[in-house]
Amino acid sequence: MTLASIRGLAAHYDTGEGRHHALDGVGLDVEPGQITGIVGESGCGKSTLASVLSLNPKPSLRVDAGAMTVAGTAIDLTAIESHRSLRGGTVALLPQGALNALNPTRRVGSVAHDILAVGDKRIKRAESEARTAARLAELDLPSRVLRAYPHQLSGGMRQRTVAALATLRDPRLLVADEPSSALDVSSQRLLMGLLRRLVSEGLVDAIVLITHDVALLSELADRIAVMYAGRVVEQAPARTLVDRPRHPYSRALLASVLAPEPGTRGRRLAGIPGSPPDLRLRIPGCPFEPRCADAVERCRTERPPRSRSEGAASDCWLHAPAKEAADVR
Ligand SMILES: Nc1ncnc2c1ncn2[C@@H]1O[C@H](COP(=O)(O)OP(=O)(O)OP(=O)(O)O)[C@@H](O)[C@H]1O
Repeated sequence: MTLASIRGLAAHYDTGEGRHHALDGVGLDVEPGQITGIVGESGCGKSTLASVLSLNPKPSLRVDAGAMTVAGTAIDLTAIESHRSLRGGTVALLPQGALNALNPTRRVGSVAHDILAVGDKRIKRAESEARTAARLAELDLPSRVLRAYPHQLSGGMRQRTVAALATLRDPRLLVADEPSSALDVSSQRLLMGLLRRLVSEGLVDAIVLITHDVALLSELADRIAVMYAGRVVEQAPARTLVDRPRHPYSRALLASVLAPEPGTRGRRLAGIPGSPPDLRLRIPGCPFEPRCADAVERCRTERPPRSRSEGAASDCWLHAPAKEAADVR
C-alpha cells in the first residue's frame, strides 16, 4: 500500500511583494521500501513540499487545495499543526545542516531522551540511552557520542547523529531536505549509504530525498519526481527517468548542469535560455513553455494533462493521449 500520497496540492506564501504560489497542483506517491527523490531548480518548491510532507510547514504557508494521506491517516491540510503528534513517530524530517539541527549547549544523549519521551513519557534514562546507543551503533557511531556536545563531533559524525536522532522513534516516512549539501564528498557518501541502509534494513519504511543533484539521485533513488515552478512535471522509476526522460524540462535538466546560484544554497539551470517563471503570476498552461523548444500554442493556454507509460507519468501536451492532443499534432 502507498505510504504517502498527495493530490492537487496548491499552497502559497503572502509577502510584501505579493502572493507566491509555491505549490501549484502537486501530485506525488511515496511507496514503501523505496527512496523517492525530488529534484529541481532553486525556488521550484522542493522545500515547501518537503515541509508539508513532514507535517512541518512554515507558519506563513497557506494551503489552498489538495488532499494528503500519510500511513493511512488523512491529513487536514488546513490545520497541519493538528497532526503534530505524528511528527517523529510517523513522519520525521532530516533537515539540512547538521550543525544547526543540534543544540550546541546540550549533550546528544539528553536530546535523545527528550525525543523518546515524546512517545513514552515514563521512559527511564537508562532505557533511552540504550536505545539511542543501539541506533548510533547502527550508524557506525560509538556510544561515547551520547555524552558529546555537537562541537566535539566531526561534520560527518554530526550528520549521522542528526540522522540517528531523526529516526530514533522509527518513523515510517523520513523526509530528507538536502541533507548532504553542506558535507564534504566522503561524508556525503557515508550519509547516502546510511539513507539506503535505513530503508533496506527496515528502520524506516520509505524516504523522500530532496536534492538538486540528479547524478546522486540516479544512483540512490528508486523513483524520481522532477519539479518545476511549483509542479511535479514528471515522475518515473529512476533508471527510466535517467535513460528516457519524457518531459522537455527533465530532458533539459539531465542534459545540463545545475549551476550554483550566487548568495544562496540553490541551483539554477545553466545551458538553456531563460529562467523559471515568477511564481506570483498564475500560469494557465505549462510553466516551461517559454523555455521549451517543442512548445505549441496550447502549451501556453491550457494545463497539460498527465499521461502515463511504463510506470512513468509526465505532464506535457506532446505526450498527451491522441484524443486530448488532437489539435496539437
Ligand atoms: N517563508 C517564505 N515566505 C515567502 N515566500 C517563500 C517562503 N519560503 C519560500 N518562499 C517562496 O516559495 C517558492 C518556493 O520556495 P522553496 O524554498 O520551496 O523552493 P526550493 O525548490 O526548495 O528552493 P531551494 O532549492 O533554493 O531551497 C520560492 O518562490 C520562494 O521564494
